[in-house]
Amino acid sequence: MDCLSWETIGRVFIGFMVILSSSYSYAYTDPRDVFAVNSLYASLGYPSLPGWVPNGGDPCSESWQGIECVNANITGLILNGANLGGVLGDNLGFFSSIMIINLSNNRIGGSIPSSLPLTTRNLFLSANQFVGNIPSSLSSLGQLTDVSLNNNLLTGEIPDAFQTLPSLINMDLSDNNLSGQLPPSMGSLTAMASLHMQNNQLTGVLNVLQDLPALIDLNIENNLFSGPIPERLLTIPNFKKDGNPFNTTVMDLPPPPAASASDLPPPPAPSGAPASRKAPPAPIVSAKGPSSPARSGSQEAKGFWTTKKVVLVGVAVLFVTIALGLAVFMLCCNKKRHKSDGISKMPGGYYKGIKEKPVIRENSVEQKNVTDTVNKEAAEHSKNEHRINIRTVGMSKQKDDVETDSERMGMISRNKEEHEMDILGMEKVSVKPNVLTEATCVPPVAKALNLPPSVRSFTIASLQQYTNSFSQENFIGQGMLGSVYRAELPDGKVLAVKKFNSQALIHYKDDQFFQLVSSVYKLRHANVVELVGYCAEHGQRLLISDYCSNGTLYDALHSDNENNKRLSWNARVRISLGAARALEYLHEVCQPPVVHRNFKSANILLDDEISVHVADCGLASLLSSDSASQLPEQLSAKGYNAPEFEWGTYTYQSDVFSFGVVMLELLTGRKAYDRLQPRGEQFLVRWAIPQLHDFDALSKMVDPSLTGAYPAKSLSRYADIISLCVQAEPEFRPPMSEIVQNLVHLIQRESLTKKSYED
Ligand SMILES: Nc1ncnc2c1ncn2[C@@H]1O[C@H](COP(=O)(O)OP(=O)(O)OP(=O)(O)O)[C@@H](O)[C@H]1O
Repeated sequence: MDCLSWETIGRVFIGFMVILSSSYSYAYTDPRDVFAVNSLYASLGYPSLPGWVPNGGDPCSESWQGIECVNANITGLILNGANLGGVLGDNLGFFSSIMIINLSNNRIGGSIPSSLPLTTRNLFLSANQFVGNIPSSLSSLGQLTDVSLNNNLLTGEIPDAFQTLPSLINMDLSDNNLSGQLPPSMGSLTAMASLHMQNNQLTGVLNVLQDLPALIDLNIENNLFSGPIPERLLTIPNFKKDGNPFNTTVMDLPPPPAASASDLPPPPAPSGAPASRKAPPAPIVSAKGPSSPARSGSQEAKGFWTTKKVVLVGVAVLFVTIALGLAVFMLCCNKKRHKSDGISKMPGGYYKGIKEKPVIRENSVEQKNVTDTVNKEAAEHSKNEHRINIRTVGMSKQKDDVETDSERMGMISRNKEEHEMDILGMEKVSVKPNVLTEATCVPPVAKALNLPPSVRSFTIASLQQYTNSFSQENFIGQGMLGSVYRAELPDGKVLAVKKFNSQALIHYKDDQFFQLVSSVYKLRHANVVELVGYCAEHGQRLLISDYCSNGTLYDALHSDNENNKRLSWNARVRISLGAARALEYLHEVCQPPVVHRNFKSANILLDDEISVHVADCGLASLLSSDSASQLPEQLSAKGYNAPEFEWGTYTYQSDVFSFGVVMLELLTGRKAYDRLQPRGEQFLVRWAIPQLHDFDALSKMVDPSLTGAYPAKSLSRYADIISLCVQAEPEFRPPMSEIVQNLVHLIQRESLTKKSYED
């Protein structure tokens, strides 16, 4: 038995003795927790914390500052920004039930202990003075969803500890001195949505990240990663990669038409400079060598200048691209005005060649990232602390310095692009709107960002005309992100225009907005609302979609008009199937998969034939807690959220839960949350679940407006599907493809053709 084991046994023994002795004190708080918190207090050097005592005590009944309890167990330790020093000590592992540890923004030093509580879900240790390695014992925290270790002094390699962390959604390791390659087990982080590793010394390639299905926010800036960049990573909506010596790109621009590297003077090479899009041919190119970007020969000096040339050529390519794009755009607009067919052809190979995104500019402002989003409506005791913690990301001086450099680079191109947008915007205002219905003339910035050629760019002027100046008569509804208007084009086509409110996209720069447009535009399915185009002009952002003439399922079920009566049992089952197919497409067909995050009856639109079109697909990243707060109930997702949402977790299975709630709405005709109902019945799912398996109770739950016109077997099978979807444990909920199959079988098996159940 090695000495580590003896040490462990010793600690367990001491803990056991302490637990035994404290069990005689009749304290309410679990003795293991008292022991752990006493030990921590000693390790931190007995700082002044209201309520805390050095020995014993009863943290749960005495309300120690920063201690959260459920009954007799400590579930949270929230002491961020409390000016704590000292170290964490070795007894954190004695906490029996703790879920949230938030000690960010302190001065705690020493190493991160290897003994961490196995029940931890949120571990926030950012902005401290931790040294040494990230402990590999992280692997034992099987319930971990969020971890932030950024802004510390951590060194060594990231441990290969992620195989056993399937629930990990957000991880921030930025602003440390981590080195080495990414460990293979990172490839198992299937729930990972946001990963920040910027400002470290990490090396190697990014291949382990390429198959993470949920990843929508990746920052690896200012490391030593080398190329090629896996193609899949380039589709991540928020991918920041500047300041790495990527020596190869997967997708290249056509060779620059002018200016060879040797003709140009060596440019300054700021740290964090944007990654070059294509290196000019070098005499000897190492295809794989991670630390030899475009290096020729063995002469260091020559390699140095060559690197500078690569950067310079990259910048030159960017400007040439913008200039060419501008020229093409002008040509395009000119043709549009003068040719009767109104459609001008883009020079064939030019845009086709641009597959890689151009330089993504640094955004030093904290983004509306998924971490904010997934923590929406998190348990009240952790909500604010969590957000505060996330807002500390990247606040170190060092990072600011780096960003200032790259920002300077970025601002040059940004100002130029904005200027162009302004000019183009002014010019486009004068274009007659009916031309826009026939032709697409995408601004160069959007084009360079690889927007599909068929996506339409609308001007504010044209949209004003189509919506009668966004008049009240054309106003359809208000959502969390903005207002929706009906727009009628000169050819009679009707579209829906979503005008984002100023806060919804406040952190989105143009390129990020275009990236969003591009990813939403690619969602094409019979049951998904199709994006037609966008407008990004004069600081306004709008999305233009197909119009669904029959309102929302929410209105059909819950408004007082006649629609409710129109929804027969058959129609309800068909609507369920259409909505299920939409989610099946998003979850299981789209690559990368798309989580809806806001699935509810108000986002299920119906057309003339009562076919389903699910709205707001691909907009999950915009749903911040800020924009979602203080909304009337019918606008928020209250009543639809899965239990895990309380802990800041949101996955595909959470969409499945929300889908089950919508099915319940269809079955009962009740709202997902209705404060006018008696207590105990306000949350539909809580009220309904216990009754789903009792046929008598089930029959009483059915929407009275159906007046009994439903087949009993169909009802009971429908209830069985609901039961599967609304299970508390996310992993027990079936995938959407299984639900689709179940609904198809239900329709096939039951005599749905019976006249009495038809609409
Ligand atoms: N494509 C569309 N066709 C017809 N009506 C639409 C369309 N898109 C939205 N609407 C209407 O506009 C309203 C507002 O839509 P919006 O998506 O902004 O908010 P919401 O779905 O009600 O709430 P949330 O912001 O939570 O998604 C909807 O309730 C719906 O009535």
